[in-house]
Amino acid sequence: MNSRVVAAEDSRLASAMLSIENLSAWYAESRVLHGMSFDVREGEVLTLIGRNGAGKTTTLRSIMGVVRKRTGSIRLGAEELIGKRTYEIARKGIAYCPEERAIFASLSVRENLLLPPVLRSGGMSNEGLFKAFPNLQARAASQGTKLSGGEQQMLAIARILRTGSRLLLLDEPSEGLAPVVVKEIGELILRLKQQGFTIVLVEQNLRFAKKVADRHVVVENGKVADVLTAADLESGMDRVQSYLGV
Ligand SMILES: Nc1ncnc2c1ncn2[C@@H]1O[C@H](COP(=O)(O)OP(=O)(O)OP(=O)(O)O)[C@@H](O)[C@H]1O
Repeated sequence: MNSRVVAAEDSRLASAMLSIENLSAWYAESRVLHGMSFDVREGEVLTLIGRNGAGKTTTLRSIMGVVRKRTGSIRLGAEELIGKRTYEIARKGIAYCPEERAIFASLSVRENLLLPPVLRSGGMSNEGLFKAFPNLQARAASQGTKLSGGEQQMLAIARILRTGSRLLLLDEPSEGLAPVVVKEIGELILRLKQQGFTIVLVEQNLRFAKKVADRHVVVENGKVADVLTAADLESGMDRVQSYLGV
């Protein structure tokens, strides 16, 4: 390798917060990821886009150790996460917000917020959270199920900010929400980025993805088919839409 290539590779690794190499994952005997490789840079918003069933959710679940049967490498900084359990991975500062949002129906907004343990220093205080999410403060005593879809999504994101995690994995935060609420979620994601969070999000809504993300990883049949910067996406919508079959 010439020195320029080595330098480029070094700088790629230096800036990578999370490095995924040759990741494969299985549900029982069914192999769903087939050697995924990509990295996530500190402070960026990165989307995983692709058709239904491509393996986007499984990628987040594999990073988090929710899918246990996985091979390859997932490194957070220098530390290997393959083989670690979900609670160990959470303690390293990665938080996961699943697509179904997992709001506890019988608990109030305040109780839902207090549920996850504080795992590291630097998480938002309860007061800080209510300040950042005034809508949730207004609904603090409401039951989880009485919230609108948008409020539930806000609550699901707010809840993980208490933990002190700096890397947030968000599964389709815009799904099923009205355009005005999708806009609010987008603004929230950009605020979190400004605050220094690193965010990986699964997203089907390309318009939304385009507004919030620095880079896009296209997932196809459990592999990375392409990686596009925000500028590539701007100029190459046709290319991306052909991946998505839209
Ligand atoms: N718990 C499970 N057990 C077995 N197979 C699963 C399970 N969850 C997902 N799969 C399969 O794994 C493949 C990848 O699913 P995954 O949810 O990761 O896709 P996705 O890209 O997130 O798509 P979608 O947007 O439709 O959720 C699909 O073929 C799906 O049917």
